[in-house]
Amino acid sequence: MNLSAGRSPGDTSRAADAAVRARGLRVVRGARTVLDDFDLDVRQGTLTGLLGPSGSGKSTLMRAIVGVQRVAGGAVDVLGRPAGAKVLRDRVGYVTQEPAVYGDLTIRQNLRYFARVLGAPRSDVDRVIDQVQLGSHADHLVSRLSGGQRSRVSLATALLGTPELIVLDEPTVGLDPVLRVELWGLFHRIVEAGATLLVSSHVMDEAERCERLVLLREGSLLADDTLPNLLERTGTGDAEQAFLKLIEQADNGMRTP
Ligand SMILES: Nc1ncnc2c1ncn2[C@@H]1O[C@H](COP(=O)(O)OP(=O)(O)OP(=O)(O)O)[C@@H](O)[C@H]1O
Repeated sequence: MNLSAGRSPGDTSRAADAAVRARGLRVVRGARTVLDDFDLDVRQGTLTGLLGPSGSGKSTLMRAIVGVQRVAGGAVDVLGRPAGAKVLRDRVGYVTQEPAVYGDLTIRQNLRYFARVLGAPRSDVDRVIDQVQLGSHADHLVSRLSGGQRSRVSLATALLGTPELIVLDEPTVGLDPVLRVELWGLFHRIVEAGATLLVSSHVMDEAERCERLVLLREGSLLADDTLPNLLERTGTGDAEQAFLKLIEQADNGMRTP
């Protein structure tokens, strides 16, 4: 896997200041080009929402950022290093859409196991359990937990080792509104503690919880801005309307000779 193909020697922008920096990224999955000539910058210390409809390429982009996606061209740097570099292993946390914890182990057993795999200190286990507010359930089997609690266990695994960048793929999908609000509160606390968080969602009303929004549509970057700026630019009142307006503007732009 070569994530650094196509890097221009004359490219002197400050990669080290960015949590994520993609240039000319191209990803082909099956017969489909999912991302093509895609650029992205995510500043360190921000809570960035990656929003877009189902199939727009959010998971693919996240996979490229954490270094598990074969790329056909371009470069992705994470914390100043090529995505997937060995030195990033304990500096980047990633939670996929599918729950990645064992149902037949307790929360504490799961986290001890993942701490060992990741080489994180054993003392991290209690810290991350407290961080996701599951202390009173630490010795419960994961299979007996609610969906929201299970999501928090997955999130806890990504917090082991105190990663600087945490990438969460649709962490709130299927959760009720109360749990969603709770999780977003937790995300903000993680960022306040110094991490950079990239969170994907296809629920537009989650946009207002993000400091910065990256809007994707069919593998293209539609916008990378704050919600207030997007509302002002599009003359709309909410993220969904702004997104629709941006699509309209992009389509009109494409039709203009
Ligand atoms: N393993 C695969 N093989 C071939 N094509 C794939 C594969 N995984 C995803 N795709 C295609 O890549 C495109 C982008 O998928 P991706 O999962 O990145 O989108 P997404 O925005 O994360 O969607 P969702 O919100 O539904 O998770 C889709 O057209 C999808 O069909």
